[in-house]
Amino acid sequence: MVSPKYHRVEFGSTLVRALHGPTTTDPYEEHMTVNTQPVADRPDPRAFGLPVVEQDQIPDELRSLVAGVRSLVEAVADTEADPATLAEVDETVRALTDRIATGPRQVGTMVRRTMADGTDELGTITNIVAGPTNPAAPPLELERVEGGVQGTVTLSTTYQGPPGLVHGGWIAALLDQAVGSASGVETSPGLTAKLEVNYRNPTPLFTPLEVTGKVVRTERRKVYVSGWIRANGQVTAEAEALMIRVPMEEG
Ligand SMILES: CCCCCCCC(=O)SCCNC(=O)CCNC(=O)[C@H](O)C(C)(C)COP(=O)(O)OP(=O)(O)OC[C@H]1O[C@@H](n2cnc3c(N)ncnc32)[C@H](O)[C@@H]1OP(=O)(O)O
Repeated sequence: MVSPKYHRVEFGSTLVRALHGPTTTDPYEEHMTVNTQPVADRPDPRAFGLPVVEQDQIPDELRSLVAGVRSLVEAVADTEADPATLAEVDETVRALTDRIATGPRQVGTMVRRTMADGTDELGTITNIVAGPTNPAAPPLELERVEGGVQGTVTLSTTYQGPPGLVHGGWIAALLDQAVGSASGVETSPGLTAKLEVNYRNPTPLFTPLEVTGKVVRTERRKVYVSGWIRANGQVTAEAEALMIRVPMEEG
């Protein structure tokens, strides 16, 4: 049986081990361009104590509730209702919270999502950008395109920074997700070591944003990835990222 050894990855080691199982090919080959590694070749995170939820195991009722709560958050952020109504709604929301609070899921619970082209991707189920059970996630759903991933998302005022514009930190978050996902599906999963964002033009709210990440080149464990966001056909932000695939050796 393969007994993976991991070196110098102490942060979130259990999660990291689950995400980056032993490889059946050499992922560190010099001068390689892209080394696609099917998720099926990676160990099941369950072997490391992390639950994996298949995307179709998420009840429709939970998906609907997540969307409803997202709408509630938007309504709360923008409400100008009178104090009596606010107090009434507050009480109702607290009662509902008590009713559904079954305790936090295990930290690191993963969800396996299948992209339109059949590519499987593992991510945390509450990922702040893409997590399907996280009402605070837009969510950004990425699909495989040549060399990486792409998706479209529209953000409301709860992502506002300057008037009418997306907060710069959230722009970086969208790009981080795109470059991380691109690196993961094109090579093997890793962590962001460096993310440089250029804010070229204002990124508008209430406008479909096309978010793209594409692998440029790889060098041993280093994966250089470009990302960009387009609104109305215009690039609003660009990123250059360095992803580091988690080191691993079989022993
Ligand atoms: C579907 C899921 C999508 C998820 C998308 C979201 C992605 C994220 O948000 S990840 C979270 C944010 N990032 C983090 O928390 C990472 C924190 N940093 C770390 O854990 C470590 O620094 C880590 C893992 C990146 C690298 O550490 P380690 O594995 O020890 O790498 P190390 O052996 O030092 O370096 C490997 C190579 O990378 C280079 N390198 C490492 N860090 C950097 C850096 N910041 N800048 C430039 N080069 C670097 C090294 O020089 C070395 O290069 P070479 O192979 O040429 O010698």
